[in-house]
This record gives sequence, structure tokens and C-alpha cells, in this order.
Amino acid sequence: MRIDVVSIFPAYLDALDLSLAGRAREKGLLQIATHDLRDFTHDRHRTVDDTPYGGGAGMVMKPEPWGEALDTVATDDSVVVVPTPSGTPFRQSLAHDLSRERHLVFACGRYEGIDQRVIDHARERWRVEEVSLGDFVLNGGEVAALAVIEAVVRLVPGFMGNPASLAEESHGEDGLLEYPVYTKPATWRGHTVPDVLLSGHHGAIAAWRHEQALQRTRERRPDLLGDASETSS
Ligand SMILES: N#Cc1c(N)n[nH]c1-c1ccc2c(Cl)cn(Cc3cccnc3)c2c1
Repeated sequence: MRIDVVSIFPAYLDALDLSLAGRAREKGLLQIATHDLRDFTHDRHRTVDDTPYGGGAGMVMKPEPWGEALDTVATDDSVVVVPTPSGTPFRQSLAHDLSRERHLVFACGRYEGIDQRVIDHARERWRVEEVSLGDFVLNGGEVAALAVIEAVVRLVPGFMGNPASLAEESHGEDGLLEYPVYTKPATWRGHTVPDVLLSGHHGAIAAWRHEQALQRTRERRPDLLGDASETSS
């Protein structure tokens, strides 16, 4: 998989050199490149924004630099991912879908957003996914891109050292939240580990973990239970 990210703050994406994405690069499973949108401007001030038509607060990102950036970076089989407050809430199902693509291009905007004609024109040439991280306010698309990239890259076949660990994840196949996890020492500041986890009884451990996941989901995310009702014990 190849990922290209266009932003006026490309250094924001340096975090991708760490951890999983860095290892994927070493394994040759992933190529990631970042691009400074200002490199696609031609004026002395490298201008990327202007006042909004129709008035209103803030500035809007100009279409010309984005047009040249996407012309340069995207190819016929690219999927253009555009983080936006008005996007579809990003879910694990889209992460799985995107992990099967050959080339993702992230268009990370700032200010009040990117001129709508950029997205409309992109839809004429590529698959475009407009995504939001959720119902809270960010200042731009870079944080959303980091989150989406991490969620996607870890699903790329051959990427995770232990694919089995992908099976038991929150918002995973069973639709439940993750159960609580513990490690040594057995007692820490007066807090002990549930006895069942020290019992070596795998059936009892699995049952306890499922019950804990169900209880957490009931308490914190009852909206998920519609998907998991058939798994309730
Ligand atoms: N907020 C949020 C949000 C989220 N929850 N996920 N992604 C975003 C996001 C993505 C892209 C941009 C671009 Cl471009 C500009 N802003 C700042 C902004 C915030 C509110 C209203 N207008 C503009 C972005 C926010």
C-alpha cells in the first residue's frame, strides 16, 4: 500500500515514522510520503487561503493549490480521503475497506475548510471518502488523518506480527467493547488480579472476558448491542 498526505503542516505526520507504520515501511508493506500544499502555490507568499464567498468568519482553502497537488499525487486507482467536520463518522468497517486499497491520498485541510469545488472535481476522477473522527471540534484534518492511517495500516495483510490479536478488538467482529486486561504483578498497590485469570481454566477465562465485555458495552455503548445481541450469554 502507498499513502500520500497533503497538508500545510506535513511535519504533523512525522509521528507515522514511529511504531507500526515505521515497521511496515521497513517490511516493505507500506510507502508513506507527505507533501506541503504550499509547494503547489506560485505566488511569493505561497498563499493557500482566501476570504469566503458569501461572507462569514475565517478563511477558505483556495482550489488551485489543491487541484495541482491532487493532479501530482493521485493516480487512477487512488482513493482520496478527505477529513472534514461534515464527513461520515469514521468506523472500523471503512478501515477494513480502505486497508484493501493500493493507494490512499489524504487531503488535510485547515481554516474553515477546502473549497467545495476541489471535492466535487475529485469525485469526477477518483473515489472520494469524506470522513469525520466524530462529534467534536478539531482545527484541521491532520489528527484525523493520523487516526485513520493507523486504523487502516494495522489491517493491511502481513502488517501485524500476530493477526490473531486483530480478532479480539473493541468494535471488532463481535461488536462488543474490549474486556479489561491485566499483567504482572498479581497485586499492585492493594489491587489484585481477578482470580479467574490466574486459574488457568481457559473456558472460565473466556466466559469471564465475554461477560466483562458485555457488561462494559451495556454501560458505555448500549448503541452497539443491537449488533451483538446474538452473542449475549
Ligand atoms: N471538527 C472537526 C473534525 C472532526 N471531528 N474530524 N475531522 C475534523 C476536521 C477535518 C478537517 C478540517 C478542516 Cl479542512 C478544517 N477543520 C476545522 C474546522 C472545524 C469545525 C468547523 N469547520 C472547520 C477541520 C476539522
